[in-house]
Amino acid sequence: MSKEAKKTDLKESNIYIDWLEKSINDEYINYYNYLEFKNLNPLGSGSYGRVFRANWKNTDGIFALKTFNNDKITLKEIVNEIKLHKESIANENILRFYGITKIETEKKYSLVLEYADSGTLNIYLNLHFNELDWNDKYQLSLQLASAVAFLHERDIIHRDLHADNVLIHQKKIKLADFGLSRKIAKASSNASKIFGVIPFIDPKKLNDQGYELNKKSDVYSIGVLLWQISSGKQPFSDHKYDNAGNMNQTSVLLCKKLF
Ligand SMILES: Nc1ncnc2c1ncn2[C@@H]1O[C@H](COP(=O)(O)OP(=O)(O)OP(=O)(O)O)[C@@H](O)[C@H]1O
Repeated sequence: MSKEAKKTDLKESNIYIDWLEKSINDEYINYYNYLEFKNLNPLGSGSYGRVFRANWKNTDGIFALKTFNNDKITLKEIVNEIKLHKESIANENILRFYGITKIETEKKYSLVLEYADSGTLNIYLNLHFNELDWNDKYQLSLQLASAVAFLHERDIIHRDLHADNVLIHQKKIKLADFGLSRKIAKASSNASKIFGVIPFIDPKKLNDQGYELNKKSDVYSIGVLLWQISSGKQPFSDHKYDNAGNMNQTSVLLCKKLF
């Protein structure tokens, strides 16, 4: 990256940081003092950064802290996501956004989010599929469909529905990461993660890069998720698209097209 491009990037990042700081000062976003979080335990990591489970002060209250990098693309999506969270009224099947915290010494922010005790839908189905009866599967499906319907009624398109963006808490669906654009996936360095998302993407997008993902694309992704919930299997698991070691030519072309 040229010196000039770096300068522009920094300038744009600062605009988003200023927005975050102003929103905290204006109390549009709740601010949590980082030093008040105790017992931090890593839960996983994604393209944003790392996710930790933490207690608030010395209480039983548990939150998920999602750290994020201060680069322009991530900050833009974070600001977008916060605005969407603030716009849409709380829904019990959408992961709650509580506010923001900052590690002062590193000038690094984290989202303070609802903690989902069973992790992602992928993990949950891997561990508990055999315990689920048809009513449990129906409830999960209904909750997932109503969470997305709730977003669509507010003209919010998720665009990134897959089994790692759906979390489970107390056997209930908690939809996460809504409003993220493809740019976040673009930023991901984890090839197997990107491949794992392909089965959930509207096939029209796979055939036409210029195709804009829309509400129907979300409905397609829900269809695949419902198939996964009812069967307990990974969608299209007999296709070699998600294993970097076994990529076939079609997969490589597909990914080049998409990302
Ligand atoms: N609110 C939460 N409660 C419990 N666990 C969580 C929560 N958020 C994330 N996790 C865990 O942390 C992992 C990483 O989450 P993160 O959202 O950063 O990445 P991702 O969605 O898997 O990937 P990407 O951001 O690249 O789409 C998840 O796979 C999940 O296991």
